[in-house]
Amino acid sequence: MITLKNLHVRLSEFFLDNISLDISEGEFFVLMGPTGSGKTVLLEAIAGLIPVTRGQIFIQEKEVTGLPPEKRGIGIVYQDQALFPHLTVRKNIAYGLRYHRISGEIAVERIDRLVSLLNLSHLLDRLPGNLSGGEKQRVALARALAVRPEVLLLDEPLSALDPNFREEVRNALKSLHRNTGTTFMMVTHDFVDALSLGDRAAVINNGHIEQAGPVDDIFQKPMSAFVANFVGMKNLFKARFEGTKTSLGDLEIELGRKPDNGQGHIAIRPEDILITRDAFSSTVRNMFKGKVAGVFAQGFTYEVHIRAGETVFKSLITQKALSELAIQEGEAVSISFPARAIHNF
Ligand SMILES: Nc1ncnc2c1ncn2[C@@H]1O[C@H](COP(=O)(O)OP(=O)(O)OP(=O)(O)O)[C@@H](O)[C@H]1O
Repeated sequence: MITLKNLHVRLSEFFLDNISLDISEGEFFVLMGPTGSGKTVLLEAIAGLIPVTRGQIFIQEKEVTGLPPEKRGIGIVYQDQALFPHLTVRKNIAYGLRYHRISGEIAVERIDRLVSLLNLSHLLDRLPGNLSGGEKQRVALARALAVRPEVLLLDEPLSALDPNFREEVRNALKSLHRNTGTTFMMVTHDFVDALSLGDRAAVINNGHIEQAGPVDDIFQKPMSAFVANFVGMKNLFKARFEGTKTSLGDLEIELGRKPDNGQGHIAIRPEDILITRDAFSSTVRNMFKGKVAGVFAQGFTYEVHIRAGETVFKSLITQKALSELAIQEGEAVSISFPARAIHNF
């Protein structure tokens, strides 16, 4: 549906480098990456708002690389809604239809369907100025979809919303995607958005794609240290593999499988590392004695650093677990993690 072949974009100092992607019809594709990595540039190159230096863009097997934005069959929604302030909600939604010469019954039917999908009927005669952030964003989605684009590009559509409205618009996106069959490509920083909405995703790093695949694979089977770190695997160590084992200093770690490569990295999510006061015997877990090196509050959870041998492990625990363990810096504890929580690449 969207095919990018060896796409290069140059913007003074910044390059998008050899981007190739295949996004299927009706897919919800998520684009992630650190700030400044090129997510918006890629979206705008697909939309035709930024020229490409090399490579090709296809939409529905038709090459659109040289076409102006309005001829590409693409809608785009940004984080800041940008509704027309002097037009009612109804007129905002209908805005693009006149340009596409769609009027009469067809126009009314289309608008009614979107209004009902997005639950906007009570807002139709209001002006954007007195709508909530979530309502404005739902109107922006209806406006973008009224012209029936083949592809809807979304640039962080939830990031400017306060948490109450995020859920509302996230649900609206889910229902729109399910009910319209439109292909969605969304930039987001938020892992909850990616995991709850995305079918597949790509992680972009400094203008190139580090990994693309099913969203669960990106989070569970990162293929590089960059992606592991990006998706929050805070325990990331260089490793040399010997059979099914690897060593971190004087700690011997059992992976439960034999890696294909002789050396690489291991990564463990902090939530997979269990802290206990005392060691217990377990045949299925790696268990090490260590000392608490620091306790850091992170909203409702705590990151606890434990030094075992020469290695500092990071574990994420709830406030309840922390108060039950009653641990403080310098105290002796044990940590453990199952072989299946260790990712190697
Ligand atoms: N018109 C432009 N001219 C020159 N450089 C630009 C232009 N637009 C963007 N850039 C640069 O391209 C790089 C990528 O920007 P982009 O907005 O795509 O990042 P992003 O991944 O979307 O980041 P964020 O998550 O912060 O929105 C940045 O270094 C930015 O400064």
